[in-house]
Amino acid sequence: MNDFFEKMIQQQQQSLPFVLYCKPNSDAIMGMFQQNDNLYDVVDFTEKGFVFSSFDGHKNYIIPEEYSEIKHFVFSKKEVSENENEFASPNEIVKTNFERLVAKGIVAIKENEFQKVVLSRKETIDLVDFDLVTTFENLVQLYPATFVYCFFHPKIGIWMGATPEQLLKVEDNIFKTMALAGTQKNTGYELVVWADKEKQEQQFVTDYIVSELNKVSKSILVSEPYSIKAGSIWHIKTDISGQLNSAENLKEVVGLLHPTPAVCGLPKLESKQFILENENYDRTFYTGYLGELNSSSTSDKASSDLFVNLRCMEIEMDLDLKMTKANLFMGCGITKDSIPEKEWEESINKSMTMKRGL
Ligand SMILES: C=C(O[C@H]1C=CC=C(C(=O)O)[C@@H]1O)C(=O)O
Repeated sequence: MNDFFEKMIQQQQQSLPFVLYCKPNSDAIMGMFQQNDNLYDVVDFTEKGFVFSSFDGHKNYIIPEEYSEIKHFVFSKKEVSENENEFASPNEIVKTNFERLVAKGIVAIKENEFQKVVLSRKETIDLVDFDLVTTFENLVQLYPATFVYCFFHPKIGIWMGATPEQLLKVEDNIFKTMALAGTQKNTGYELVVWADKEKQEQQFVTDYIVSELNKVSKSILVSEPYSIKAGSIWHIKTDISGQLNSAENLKEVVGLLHPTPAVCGLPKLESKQFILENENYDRTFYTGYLGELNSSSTSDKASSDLFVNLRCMEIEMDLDLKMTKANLFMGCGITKDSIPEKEWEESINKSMTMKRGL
């Protein structure tokens, strides 16, 4: 094993926080190794480091640059064998419960409580011969177009994932973001046809992001929606970029965007309330955001590069510190035209992103 991964294991054995990450289409893995075990809060978004924030917005932590050793490692592409372990399928009760939740969401939409809501579930699987480094490397190799990460803090736990969704990238006052929603399974054809339900689900996200960013931007450019592959599923994506009125209002800009209707719903407050009252579990960091905040580790200029925490899992340790379980998180955008059983299938397809890497 190389020094870089040795350092990661050492850090975890000493209960010291770290994060490893690889940006989309990059061949470099960045590592930040915190030198103490403090849990630092993000207060005003002028901090520098790697943020890890929860869906509900109450937990905003950072691995600060100033207390971390920063290393990077350039890797080469290699074939990885996808996991062939059959994980036990979720039972009928889990399926029925999720479909009931979706049906309840559809009723609320039809009663005009909101227009869209993203409903999710957590699936716990047993891990056999789990190895953190191998799983991280698998995710990096399998999903080169995503943001792949492995985060550890002794006061939070271990999280890892491969997310296709950028929340916000800002350098000076130039920003880039995306509206990503709508899902279908990859069947091997490059010509992807979208139904109105998915087009509308994604258009809600574009419209919301553009209207929020209009409040703080001088100019905004919006691409046509197009299909994009993330692992074995397709999404609809719109690129959104422009110039902010001022570069200093990062806290405000993130606050306007998070959580977008790609992970929460529309309107934001009503759909969020429905999620908190009905999902029956705490999302914690799933559908939160993570990434570089005012970082100067990859260029001379400080820039922020934040992603939405999707296609992710939390690794649980037993009393002997053996990693024995993984909690996988999957959500689906619900509109008036959703069909509960199809949303269930979609959640199964999304869970494969993590299962393949294990
Ligand atoms: C909420 C998730 O995905 C979002 C991003 C892309 C497509 C989505 C969808 O089709 O529902 C979701 O909005 C998830 O993967 O857990």
